[in-house]
Amino acid sequence: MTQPLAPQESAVLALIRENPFVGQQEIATALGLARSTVAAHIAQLMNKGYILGRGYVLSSEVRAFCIGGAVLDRKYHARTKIVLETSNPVESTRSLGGVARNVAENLARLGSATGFISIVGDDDGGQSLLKYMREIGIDVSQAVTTSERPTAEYAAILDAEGDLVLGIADMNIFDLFQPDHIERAWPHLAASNWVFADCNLPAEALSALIDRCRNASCRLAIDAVSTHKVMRLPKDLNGIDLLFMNIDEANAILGQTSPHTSEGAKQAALALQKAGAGMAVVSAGAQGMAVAGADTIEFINAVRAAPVDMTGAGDAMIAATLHRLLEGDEIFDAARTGALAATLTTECNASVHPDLSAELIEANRHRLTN
Ligand SMILES: Nc1ncnc2c1ncn2[C@@H]1O[C@H](COP(=O)(O)OP(=O)(O)O)[C@@H](O)[C@H]1O
Ligand SMILES: O=c1[nH]cc([C@@H]2O[C@H](COP(=O)(O)O)[C@@H](O)[C@H]2O)c(=O)[nH]1
Repeated sequence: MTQPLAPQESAVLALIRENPFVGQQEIATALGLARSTVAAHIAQLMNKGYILGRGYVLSSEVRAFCIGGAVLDRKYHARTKIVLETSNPVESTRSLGGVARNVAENLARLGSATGFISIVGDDDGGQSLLKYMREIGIDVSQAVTTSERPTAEYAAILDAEGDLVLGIADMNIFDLFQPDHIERAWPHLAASNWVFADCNLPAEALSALIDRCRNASCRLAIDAVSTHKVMRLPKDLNGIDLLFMNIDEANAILGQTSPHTSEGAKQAALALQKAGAGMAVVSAGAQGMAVAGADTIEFINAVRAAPVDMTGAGDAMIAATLHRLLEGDEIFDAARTGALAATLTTECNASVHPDLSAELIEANRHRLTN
């Protein structure tokens, strides 16, 4: 959804690029325009994401801005078959999570310049989460801290194969994320190439973001997060350039019962496009995912894995897909790399592979079969 520049806007932008400190009157004189006209063009350039704020500071280097969940994850890994309604021995681990946070960390590890916006509590967990993100080079300058609620928590009970048996989420803090927060961060979001949001955001914030991105040069990708949270998306999916969800989430929002097969995933992806999404990726666990591009649809097989923990596989798939799109791949090749990143993530205990890098992907590329 690129918003092209009018010729006068391009001329104003060229002068600002030459000299970021150029004044409005100087631009007006150079181009033979009224100062008020220049002011209007500058406002448009800000809206479209070409320049940031007052002082005409040019866009930062951030190419992907992730916005949504920042969560403290706890995982309880059962070593034997889980028996309900009694005590089960587990091994527990703590890590950082949240779909948007996981995607941001994966993007940064792959080498994309990344920004991250969320809301965290004014507590140790929230502070150390932001510190960690900062230390791996992510721009967290727009993140919000509140003393009203604690940082979000997610607990996952995994069976002996690493599959999720039960997840519980205290994410009430995200209700505080309002369209105002989007407005405040908007120049930063608009200046990036891709904005990625997850449905941890409240419905009003998601709608505000979708409306804003519809008329901006950045592209918008969204992940559903869960069958419950996907219902926060508007009925009209226009304005979403790339939508990620699994078959259950697609069935929930579409009111359909597509089967858990490659054909079911394809049906669902096409239906999401019919509802307005530009492109749609519908994943089907160990089978792979249907990728509906602008003109064609493909089913991309999952990459065979020796999984130990499935947490974060979908988030790695999204991040690697976006990373490759930023590098210029078309959607199908990008999604193939996404499938490989997902597999690598299932093979480690962490929600984000601690050694993920573009080199690790290349070293494993031979594992791709389609
Ligand atoms: N057991 C598995 N083996 C290999 N790849 C997997 C496996 N499970 C998931 N994946 C990969 O992760 C992607 C997302 O997984 P999925 O379980 O559908 O998403 P979510 O976790 O969002 O429900 C899949 O399309 C696939 O590429
Ligand atoms: O309502 C939510 N549940 C779970 C998550 C996050 O999703 C990640 C795991 O995702 P999955 O199991 O789908 O790969 C975890 O890091 C968890 O914090 C989230 O953001 N929102």
